[in-house]
Amino acid sequence: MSAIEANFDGLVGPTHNYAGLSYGNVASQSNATAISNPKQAALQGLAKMKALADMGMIQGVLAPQARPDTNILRRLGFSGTDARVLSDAYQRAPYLLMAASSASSMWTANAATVSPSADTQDKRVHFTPANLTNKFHRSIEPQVTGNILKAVFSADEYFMHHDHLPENDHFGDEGAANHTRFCADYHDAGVEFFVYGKYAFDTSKPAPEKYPARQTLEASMAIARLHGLDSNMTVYAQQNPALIDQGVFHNDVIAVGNKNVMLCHEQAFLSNLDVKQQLTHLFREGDFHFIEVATEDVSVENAVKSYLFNTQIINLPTGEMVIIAPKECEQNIQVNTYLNKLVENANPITAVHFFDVKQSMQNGGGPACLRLRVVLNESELNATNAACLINNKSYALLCSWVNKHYRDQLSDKDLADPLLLNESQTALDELTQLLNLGSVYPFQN
Ligand SMILES: NCCC[C@H](NC(=O)CCC(=O)O)C(=O)O
Repeated sequence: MSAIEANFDGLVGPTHNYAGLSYGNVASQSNATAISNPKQAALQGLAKMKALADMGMIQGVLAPQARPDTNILRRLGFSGTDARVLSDAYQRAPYLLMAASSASSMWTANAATVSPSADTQDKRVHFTPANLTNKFHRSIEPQVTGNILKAVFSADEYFMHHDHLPENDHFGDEGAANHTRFCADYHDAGVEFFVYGKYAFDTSKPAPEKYPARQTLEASMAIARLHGLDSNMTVYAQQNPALIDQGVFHNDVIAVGNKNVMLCHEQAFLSNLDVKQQLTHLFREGDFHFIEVATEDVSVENAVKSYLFNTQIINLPTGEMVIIAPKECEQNIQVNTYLNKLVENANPITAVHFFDVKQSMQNGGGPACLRLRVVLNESELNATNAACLINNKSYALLCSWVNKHYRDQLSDKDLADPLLLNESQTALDELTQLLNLGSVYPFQN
């Protein structure tokens, strides 16, 4: 049965803001005091989704989390009415209110790790929500992420949902941002490639010194076990710890893959050579393209600034392989020069399309962060919640929903406004109807 790769993008939530919450993520830290525009952010995301749907791709949308999360603030000792909880938190621990208000679930590359049915023992598509333990504001996502994924992929016959891994740094898991699947064709059994930042149980191994490694080898291995992957078709690689210390907080900031193509920086892994050998070995002779970008062509700093590797490499229905890149890549002279050369060279990539996702970029999330890849065969696609797929109609509905409910400006003090909480809950309640999700948020119970 043929299969396609669908992209499920995160819809930016109504509280999108810049709070500098992600230590080790350069953009997040440098925009900590900027004023955000949630409406523009959501519309930018939707425009990218629509453009991919118009290219003939299967494009889905995942609902955001409900924020501010007053339940987590209550667990941390704030009490009284919701309005009181918000104002007390703002007065006494503004950093907690900011964490409880983040719209970070927009980056669905961190929502889960997904293994297609062609790779798993029981021939179902497996999902494990990422526990995101390394950042407090993200560690409060996995439960609702699981609810949403179950509401989109509900048929037990085709889909298997696991609980997120134990909530501990030893099993720090950031989902698909550190996971890539290579294959000849999407319906073929593929090679699942897991990238980790450190060993949790063996501290004698190399690890970053300045910034945290957000993914452990032990977490990646647990997911491979849960998903029933073939160990001969599973490859683990350590990220270059020196690059984590330069702001490469996930593998998808320094490497991107699709089908038989890996595009990565020459410093991406602890041993690029080892990764190249392992991957090429699993493909027919000459069939794998391991494209390394030299430091003299693109510095690590420019890669992090432009998000060259946080691009999506996709296969259009015509068979053409193209890159979806943020506008920042076009504006960066070194990177734009490299991309022009890349599409001329002998490799499967033929074109680059640039998109404006600046609202997300300013928090360190590029096109690839915004999407979760789900390979689906025809039966699995038919069993997927159709209301969550983007077409002319759903796009128009979602745009008017955003225009109706979202603010066009948000700063930290606005997060304490009880009206924002009401607006957000009203909007999300309506969204669950538009997307046919049922009740997925705690406030709906
Ligand atoms: N895959 C991209 C993830 C970006 C995300 N940024 C943030 O959460 C920044 C939020 C803030 O600083 O307001 C992160 O670092 O996990």
